[in-house]
Amino acid sequence: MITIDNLKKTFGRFTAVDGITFSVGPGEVLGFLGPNGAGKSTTMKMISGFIKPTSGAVSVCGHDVLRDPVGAKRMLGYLPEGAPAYGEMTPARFLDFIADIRGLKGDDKTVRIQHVVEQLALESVMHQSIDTLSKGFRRRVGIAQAILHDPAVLILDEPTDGLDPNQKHQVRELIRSLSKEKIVIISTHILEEVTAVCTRAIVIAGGRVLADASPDELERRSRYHRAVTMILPDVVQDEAKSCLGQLPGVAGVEVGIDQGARYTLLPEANADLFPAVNQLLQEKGWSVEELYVERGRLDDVFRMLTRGELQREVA
Ligand SMILES: Nc1ncnc2c1ncn2[C@@H]1O[C@H](COP(=O)(O)OP(=O)(O)OP(=O)(O)O)[C@@H](O)[C@H]1O
Repeated sequence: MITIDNLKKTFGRFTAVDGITFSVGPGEVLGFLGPNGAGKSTTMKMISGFIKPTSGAVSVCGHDVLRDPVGAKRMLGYLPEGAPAYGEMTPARFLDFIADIRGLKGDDKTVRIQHVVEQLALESVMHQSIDTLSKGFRRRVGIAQAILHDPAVLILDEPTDGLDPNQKHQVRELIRSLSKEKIVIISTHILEEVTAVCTRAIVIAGGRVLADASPDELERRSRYHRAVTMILPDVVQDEAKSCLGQLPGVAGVEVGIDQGARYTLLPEANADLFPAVNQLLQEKGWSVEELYVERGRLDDVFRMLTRGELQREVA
């Protein structure tokens, strides 16, 4: 369990983290979301013992980060933003060095290094200096060092930053597989990553928690939750807009350009628009290219939360 209690960090007069409180348990993948400068990296640095909080407390699996820093660090693996490493070293030398620091020895050390090299597909670059590696490989070396000692807690600051789509997919799979018995905290700007790997999301801005919920719950707060979207290729736009807008329960119609026109019907609270839309489409005999009910849009919720348009959940 990680427990964070009223954590604050100021730099001079500037408050980067302003009283954050939450706890995370095994099996949870917590996604930190927030605009640039929200305080995500600063919070992660305090959890991992990289910088000291101005006030507040962090406990990692029962070890207080300030009073028992070695005990806390033993429990966690940390991938800092940008994954700094010793650039002149090769991944082989770097992982050997990290294994020594982590106290791995003998067969155990050899097996763990081999395991992470396979997991992160690093074989082809093991003897090339880290400075000369592509951004994606440097990131993967950073992830490898974070998981080398098989820690109970993983703190990964933007783990998929700089990776190509295949590598992003692989790293998300890896996080999902690791997360079964571990606590994982990741920060990300990529909203699809939250739905892909996180069981829970904390939205922060200005150093404060604005929302703490599962990705599903956040999507439900979007005005697009249960919206009905369709593409009508051959219908006169004014007619479609007018007919769709008059259906019961429709709060608004958004029109976008697609292969024809894409119409999104926003529902009034709790309205189920689908049956009425279906009936209208049949009566009119309009051809339909796509038709679906939306789950909600995380980007919409993120914008509304960070602009203060949705009520904050945490005071
Ligand atoms: N050492 C420091 N000295 C002064 N200000 C700092 C320091 N570290 C961070 N900050 C400031 O604290 C704020 C929060 O920074 P932080 O890196 O935690 O944000 P972030 O949410 O991780 O942003 P990003 O998404 O851009 O990485 C920013 O305004 C940043 O400039």
